[in-house]
Amino acid sequence: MTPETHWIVGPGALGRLIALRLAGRVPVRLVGRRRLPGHQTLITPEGDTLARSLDMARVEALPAETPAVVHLTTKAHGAEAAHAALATRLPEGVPLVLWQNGFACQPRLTERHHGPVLCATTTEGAHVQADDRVTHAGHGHTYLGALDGRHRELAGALARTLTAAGLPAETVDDIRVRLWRKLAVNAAINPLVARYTIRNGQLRDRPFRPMVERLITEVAAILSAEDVAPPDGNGLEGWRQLVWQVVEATASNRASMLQDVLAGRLTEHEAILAPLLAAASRHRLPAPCLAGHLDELRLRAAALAEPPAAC
Ligand SMILES: NC(=O)C1=CN([C@@H]2O[C@H](COP(=O)(O)OP(=O)(O)OC[C@H]3O[C@@H](n4cnc5c(N)ncnc54)[C@H](OP(=O)(O)O)[C@@H]3O)[C@@H](O)[C@H]2O)C=CC1
Ligand SMILES: CC(C)(CO)C(=O)C(=O)O
Repeated sequence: MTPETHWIVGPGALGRLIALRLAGRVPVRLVGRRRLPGHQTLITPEGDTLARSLDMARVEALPAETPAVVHLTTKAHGAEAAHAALATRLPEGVPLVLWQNGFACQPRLTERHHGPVLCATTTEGAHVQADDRVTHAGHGHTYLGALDGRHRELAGALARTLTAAGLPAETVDDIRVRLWRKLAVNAAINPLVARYTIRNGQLRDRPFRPMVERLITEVAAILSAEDVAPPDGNGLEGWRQLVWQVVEATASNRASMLQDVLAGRLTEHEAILAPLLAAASRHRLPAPCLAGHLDELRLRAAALAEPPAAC
């Protein structure tokens, strides 16, 4: 039993990337809801192979060990259930790091968790190849901070650990703004590419370009009412600049929501679109395009949840 162990709960693409990068520098335990091979391999963006044996555990059979920190790396829609399954087993005060996209579980778990909560937003890219193999598709950068502005020392120590492990990270005082900015970009890109089964770069062309512009207009008005500014420029123009920069930089990507649709998985629409629509409703702002996408993705999610018809 070691007090420094990082538990990584949610052994998918991002979870295994973090686990494999951290392993060897700090003790790591990968926690999932099903059994995975302990011997795991990471293919790096440079094409190298990093193989490690990891300590594993299942959520329902956790070891008698107090982790130094718990990284929650499930999809956004799985985060609260995963946290609930762990919470009674964790002593008070264990730090929690939320790696989810969107802005849904972060405020709720910050309130609910009995210990410090940090949020992370990252541009690292990873995808699962097999139960024992994950690809680190592209290097990125991670921002860490607490929604309530506390726990700076903890965030600093964690950022140093991640950076030393090859995942460059820094602490920020405005993680809420950073999460909303990523959400804004995801809201303008992901529902469209998922609906039309296109790569990000195709959004630059007709008929998609005006659709993106309409989404950016809705998002910009909502975020201005929420006092969330784009990183450069002002208001609508700043948001347009940000979204089109990301489209350009990720032109050949299949966005995460499209990958989820193609794989028949639930998308993160509730974490990305629902917070925007809740804010639109608070500020009495129209958001018909965002609402249309959310309705459509909810219908798809409901169909996925239905048991297959008996034949
Ligand atoms: N992948 C990436 O490059 C990036 C991802 N993100 C964000 O990180 C989050 C995770 O994404 P990603 O890794 O791609 O997703 P994955 O679907 O690859 O991984 C999610 C993992 O969580 C596990 N899980 C689900 N519920 C539980 C539970 N109750 N207890 C334990 N484990 C559970 C799943 O296990 P099972 O196999 O049993 O379903 C799966 O292994 C998302 O919010 C995503 O938006 C952000 C930036 C980059
Ligand atoms: C920025 C974008 C849209 C890049 O593909 C992304 O974060 C995603 O795929 O979810």
